[in-house]
Amino acid sequence: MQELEERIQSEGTVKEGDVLKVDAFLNHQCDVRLFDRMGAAWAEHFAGKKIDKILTIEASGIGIACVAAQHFGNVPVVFAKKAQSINLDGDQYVTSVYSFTKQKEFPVIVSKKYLNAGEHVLLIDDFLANGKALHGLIGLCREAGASVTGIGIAVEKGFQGGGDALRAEGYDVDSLAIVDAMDPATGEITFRH
Ligand SMILES: O=P(O)(O)OC[C@H]1O[C@H](OP(=O)(O)OP(=O)(O)O)[C@H](O)[C@@H]1O
Ligand SMILES: O=c1[nH]c(=O)c2nc[nH]c2[nH]1
Repeated sequence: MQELEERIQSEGTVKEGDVLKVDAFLNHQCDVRLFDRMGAAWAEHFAGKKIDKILTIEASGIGIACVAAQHFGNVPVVFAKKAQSINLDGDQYVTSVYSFTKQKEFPVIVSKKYLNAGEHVLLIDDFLANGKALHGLIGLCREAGASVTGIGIAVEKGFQGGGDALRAEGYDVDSLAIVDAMDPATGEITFRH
């Protein structure tokens, strides 16, 4: 998606530790009109596919998934929670995911009420790096007996391999921008086309 690549080039910064900082528009301050056009791009890619529900993960996927849902007939958006809460009751699907930016393991929890056998699920997230978050969500879907129709990602860091591993497993991963290389010394960012 050319617009997303341009925003990354103009407003993104490259940090040590393979971190791309795009919090001016994607995952701290949110450009809702950009999110809307990202949703339209995923809707075009997944056109004709049955999608009952969108599943994402706290925190940064939530806003993007909610805006994107408007392009998928306003299907419900469920987000996996990364902490137990007194507001989480009943049976839960639980796994554990290592958070890339927080550098620690979190429980990842979805109430059994909101993920059901036979549902066709679209996974959406802001970033795909090593694939830990997505493998967690895929595991929850598998446990529930739901099927993963596809995966929509805003920014994939291709050089970290998580996206290509998922494609090799047969998942339809639609990343709107794939960064193939980035250099913290020069700030140079190279996209895959
Ligand atoms: O492919 P991976 O290696 O799993 O990296 C991608 C994940 O990392 C970020 O989550 P993180 O917990 O770092 O931050 P967040 O709470 O802002 O979503 C991002 O939102 C993805 O969920
Ligand atoms: O803001 C972010 N920048 C990143 O490089 C990244 N990788 C995973 N999750 C991420 N979030």
